[in-house]
Amino acid sequence: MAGQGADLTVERVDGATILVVEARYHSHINDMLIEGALRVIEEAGAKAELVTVPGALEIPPAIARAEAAGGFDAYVALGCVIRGETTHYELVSEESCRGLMDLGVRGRLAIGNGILTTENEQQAVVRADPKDQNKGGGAAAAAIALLALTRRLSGAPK
Ligand SMILES: Nc1c(NC[C@H](O)[C@H](O)[C@H](O)CO)[nH]c(=O)[nH]c1=O
Ligand SMILES: CC(=O)[C@@H](O)COP(=O)(O)O
Repeated sequence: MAGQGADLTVERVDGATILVVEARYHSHINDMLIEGALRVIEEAGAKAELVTVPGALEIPPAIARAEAAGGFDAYVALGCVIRGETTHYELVSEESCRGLMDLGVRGRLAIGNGILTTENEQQAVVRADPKDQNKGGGAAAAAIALLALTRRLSGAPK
């Protein structure tokens, strides 16, 4: 179904630097997720940096390491997990999500989760396409919303 998804109206977060961590596992899907995310980050007045990891399981550890190395204002996780024949799908989708939630709640990082978990490639394309569900843009908008909230709560000028 087209037109579903997050509201992509974002507050401006001028001067922010946002790390986009993308897993190359399904590279053509990820190219679309990246396109959508970078556009939203630019529209919010922020700068993006991009790093690539092999698969969705490496995204939370990569964010943890980036934070330990000095940190970014917010993070966007982009990847795609497509169901195969074994239980691997459940492990990769649940553990990558759990890792991000851990970093977001316990680590208090502003993270947008754009890791697709789908039954097949067709579902992934519809969700990744910036002209369709644009989940990459949605994940960037979520990270920016959390960053804007952080700034507001800490009394920082907008
Ligand atoms: N099957 C998918 C994976 N699997 C790879 C893991 O994420 C990981 O890279 C590997 O287990 C080595 O630690 N990753 C995806 O992003 N998407 C998949 O569909
Ligand atoms: C994440 C996956 O499900 C996948 O690519 C692995 O497929 P399989 O379960 O057939 O090994």
